[in-house]
Amino acid sequence: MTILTILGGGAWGSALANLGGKKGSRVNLWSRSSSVNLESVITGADVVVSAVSMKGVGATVDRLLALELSPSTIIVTVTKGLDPASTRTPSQIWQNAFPNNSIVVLSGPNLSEEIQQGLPAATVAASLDLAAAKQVQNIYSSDIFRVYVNEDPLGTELGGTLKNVFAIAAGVCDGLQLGTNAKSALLTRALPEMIRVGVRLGARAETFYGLSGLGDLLATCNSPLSRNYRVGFGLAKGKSLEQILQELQSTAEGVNTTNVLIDLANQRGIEVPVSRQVYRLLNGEITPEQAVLSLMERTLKPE
Ligand SMILES: NC(=O)C1=CN([C@@H]2O[C@H](COP(=O)(O)OP(=O)(O)OC[C@H]3O[C@@H](n4cnc5c(N)ncnc54)[C@H](O)[C@@H]3O)[C@@H](O)[C@H]2O)C=CC1
Ligand SMILES: O=C(CO)COP(=O)(O)O
Repeated sequence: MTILTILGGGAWGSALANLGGKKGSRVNLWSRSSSVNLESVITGADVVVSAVSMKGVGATVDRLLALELSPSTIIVTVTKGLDPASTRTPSQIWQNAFPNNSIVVLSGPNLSEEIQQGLPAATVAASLDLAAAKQVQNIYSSDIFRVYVNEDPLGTELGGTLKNVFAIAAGVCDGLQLGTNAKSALLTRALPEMIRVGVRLGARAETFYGLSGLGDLLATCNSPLSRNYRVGFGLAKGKSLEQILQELQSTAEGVNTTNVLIDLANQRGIEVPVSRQVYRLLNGEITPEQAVLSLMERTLKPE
């Protein structure tokens, strides 16, 4: 029997524990506030899933480094964020800390509340070690969760991470009631922006047309279940960012991701017009209405 240890008992960690149990794995769920001893659930684990938010990745990596993690244990990361200090992705951080372990990224259009209700969903397990990705595919595939594999972990991870920036923009769009034409234009222009960033960082363009890119963009930008969407919606309704985050009581990774993305774009000269307006809005430099106007009045160009 597969032993599956989930680190992080938040919304997604809990859903992944249930999905793993449904398929017959022996599941351990650990979180920093639980009484479960970390060493006891790491020892002998076939797969360790990191489901902590970006701000917890460094501390979780350090905790595991202090223990004896077998090199045969597959590490799965599901965090959708970027490290502010290094601009690295979670899978890059995990791989750097555990160079002898296979790292798998699990990412797709997976709103945890729908999954907890047993609604059908699909996702991607991506790794440079295809055998490890296939193992994760087998562990998680069920009649409500269909798992595909690919060999572009970075592209798979960046799709899930970058779409949060556009989910904030989509929430603004809906909060201002700008209509279906505007929303379609926003999502369509978001995709090449994600690809531009992803390719510059070493990902494959085609990955962004799949579940972890376009798929997650559509899910998150169209659902009030998305916390990032709710950030944008709240800003459009005149709430302050502080008030929105206080009301959410949960993780909206897009806020930190936008700041890190703009740092990256500035360092590398990547054109990110939509993300830049989200950045200015989040940092109180412009109003939602001014953000829309800035995008409409950009220099005219071919598509
Ligand atoms: N909820 C969802 O629908 C999905 C979430 N994700 C991603 O999964 C990650 C976690 O999201 P949620 O579970 O929804 O967030 P959450 O806010 O419900 O839970 C966050 C988790 O991170 C842990 N954490 C935070 N700081 C920590 C630290 N310093 N040390 C150890 N643990 C720490 C918390 O204890 C908690 O278990 C995020 O990166 C999110 O983007 C990915 C797919 C779906
Ligand atoms: O990543 C998600 C769905 O795939 C969850 O979106 P939020 O983090 O915006 O709630």
